[in-house]
Amino acid sequence: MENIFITYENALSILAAHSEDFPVEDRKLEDSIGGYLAEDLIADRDFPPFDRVTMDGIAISYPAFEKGQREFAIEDIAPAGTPQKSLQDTQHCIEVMTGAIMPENADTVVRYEDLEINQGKARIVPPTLMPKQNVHFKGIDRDKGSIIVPAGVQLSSAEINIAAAVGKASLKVRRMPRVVIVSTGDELVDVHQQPELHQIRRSNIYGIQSTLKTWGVSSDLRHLPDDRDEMELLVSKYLDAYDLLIFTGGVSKGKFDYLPEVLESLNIEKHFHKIQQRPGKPFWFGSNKEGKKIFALPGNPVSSFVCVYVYLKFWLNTCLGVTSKPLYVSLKRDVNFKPNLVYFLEARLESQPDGTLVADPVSGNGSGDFANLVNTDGFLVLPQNKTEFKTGEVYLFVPYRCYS
Ligand SMILES: Nc1nc2c(c(=O)[nH]1)N[C@H]1C(S)=C(S)[C@@H](COP(=O)(O)OP(=O)(O)OC[C@H]3O[C@@H](n4cnc5c(N)ncnc54)[C@H](O)[C@@H]3O)O[C@H]1N2
Ligand code: MOO
Ligand SMILES: [Mg+2]
Repeated sequence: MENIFITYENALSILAAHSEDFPVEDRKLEDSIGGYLAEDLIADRDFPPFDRVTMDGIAISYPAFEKGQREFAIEDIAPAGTPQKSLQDTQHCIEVMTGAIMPENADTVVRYEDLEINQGKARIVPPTLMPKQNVHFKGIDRDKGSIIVPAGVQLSSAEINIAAAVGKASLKVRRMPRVVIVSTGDELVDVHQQPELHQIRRSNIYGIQSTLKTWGVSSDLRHLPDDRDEMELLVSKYLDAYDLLIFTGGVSKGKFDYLPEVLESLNIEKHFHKIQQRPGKPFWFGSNKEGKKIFALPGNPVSSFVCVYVYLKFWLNTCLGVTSKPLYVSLKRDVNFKPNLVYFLEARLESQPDGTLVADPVSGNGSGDFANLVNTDGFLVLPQNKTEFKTGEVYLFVPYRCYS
């Protein structure tokens, strides 16, 4: 049957059913930030690999201090980067530098600030010391052989540090799909052009491209006119060159909204068209036998924005085996929404003194009002089959901005 509107939950399960494993490739460590790890990062040594001195000063044997000794003859010096020294006489000390291996027979480090050094002897000033102070003990953070970063994680600088520490000059990461983002519509001109009164600049695709970039996905930009034959010709070329095709516009009821029929004429199977939601209702999703995926998003800027954050992100996460951490917030004011649709409501986050995060709805002027996105931090997901949403009730929030 044509034009069955499916639910939000159904749309997600259809997308999950059409997820795929992205191939694995090697990437230089320096170029890996933002990539999705396809191997475990395993500690090749203990973390830290030896008892590491954490303050510049002297290393002593604590029992000597405990028995009342305060003055220690300096036997030797242990700079960082030299093999382990050994304290020959436990009544003596060795000068040690931060990053050096703790000398054998010593267990406690006293910093220079707590010493008076004269003629080869170090006098400890404070009356008490913590036994084993200022030592970062071998293996205390992680054991050799343990998984420090599991496969599937998106690499941030924290994971890059670990990779370098365990000697990975290159990393196995997921190769993201080759993506093209295509605007459609004869009213659109490019960013550098001066639009006539009846024209607008094709802004959507830049917003989508930049969003994907933050998710580690690069993409090319293209444009289709509202001409059925031309569309068919160009889309068939995109199908050869790309794995994931994202379109904006041309999927609704207009006389020139050719995209769904063009896609189907190119043997792309429609998995759904239209979701019981606002905005973003006319979203069309399909794939072909070669596994190419097509996200044909509604042209209204807020609609395409919502569909990218809600559905495209979900599909990518499913392909990558990533479970996103849901963010729940409470509603700052009452909202009424009569249509029996999921309502993605733009909202601004506010942190309350009691520690809760509240979302203040800023509805704007519908799905064409993308200026409103500038004043908001994300979307509330207000469920279907409910019309009154009360202050203090808690709902899922899809952020498109880091809240700070
Ligand atoms: N008779 C009906 N008309 C419409 C319906 C409907 O159910 N029945 N649905 C409305 C809804 S909801 C949406 S959303 C839009 C979606 O329409 P299309 O996907 O066909 O998109 P277009 O008609 O091509 O464009 C819509 C709107 O967005 C502007 N646009 C398009 N691309 C861009 C771009 N790259 N950058 C900026 N702005 C863009 C375009 O100029 C239009 O103003 O259909 C409703 N109509
Ligand atoms: O789905 Mo449309 O996005 O409501 O304007
Ligand atoms: Mg249209």
